[in-house]
Amino acid sequence: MAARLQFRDVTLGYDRHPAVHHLSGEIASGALLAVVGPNGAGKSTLFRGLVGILKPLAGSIACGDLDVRDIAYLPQSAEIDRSFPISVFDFTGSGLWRATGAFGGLGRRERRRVVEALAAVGLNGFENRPIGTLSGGQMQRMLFARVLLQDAGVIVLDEPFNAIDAKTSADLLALVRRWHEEKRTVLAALHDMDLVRTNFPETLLLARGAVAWGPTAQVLTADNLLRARQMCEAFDDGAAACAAPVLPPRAA
Ligand SMILES: Nc1ncnc2c1ncn2[C@@H]1O[C@H](COP(=O)(O)OP(=O)(O)OP(=O)(O)O)[C@@H](O)[C@H]1O
Repeated sequence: MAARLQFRDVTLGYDRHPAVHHLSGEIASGALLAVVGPNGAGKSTLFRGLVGILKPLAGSIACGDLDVRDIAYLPQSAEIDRSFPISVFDFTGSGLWRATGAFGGLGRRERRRVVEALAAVGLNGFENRPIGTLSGGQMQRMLFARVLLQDAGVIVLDEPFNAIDAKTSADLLALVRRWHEEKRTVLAALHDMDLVRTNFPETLLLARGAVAWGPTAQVLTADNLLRARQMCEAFDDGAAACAAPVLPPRAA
């Protein structure tokens, strides 16, 4: 399948300090890719770069003819301001902004789609609840409903199954499988290696740079996981962005 997304020696970071370092590689259209690595490995940073929230310090991310609006992004739920006074319906409906425009109202058809998306994630009857009243698992379901509505070709999920119960994980994982069957490109940052081994054919093991990238069974070896941990521990958080590659680039 054709490459859809390409990391070209990309460095991403904050205040000129790199958090993802000289990453090169490509993701084929329709891939189902897990991005794993220790805390602080750069997974969220990589996703922020991919969805255009963070501009590369060096290198680039190529998305072919994809418009950034064709990438749906599910941030870590900790990044959602739960005190913001917005209902579950309105928050979820913001997934339709590509169709309606940022300030466009929702017609009858769109309102029905929002209700259907909430039903698809098991949140019927929650429409009028303020988002601040949702449990962690309900919040996660709502974020999935918003992604569903975006109907995007590329779906980027940052720790989508974090701190949720087994039933909710199974329901949401079924959605991920469906997106994969629909030939969408799906990337997910994950910590549960069993879940990755069982459900994700490809994996990028990140430790600021790529430790390994390819078929999941070949990537998630004890040696690679140990190397990733050691690389993260050794990384200097205050390092300045540099010009020369430190790690060998690997491609999927
Ligand atoms: N907004 C920010 N400003 C400054 N530094 C940041 C910011 N966000 C992340 N970092 C730093 O960038 C590095 C990579 O963080 P990132 O959140 O991308 O890692 P992660 O792999 O997603 O970690 P986790 O598994 O803990 O979610 C960390 O050292 C972190 O402290």
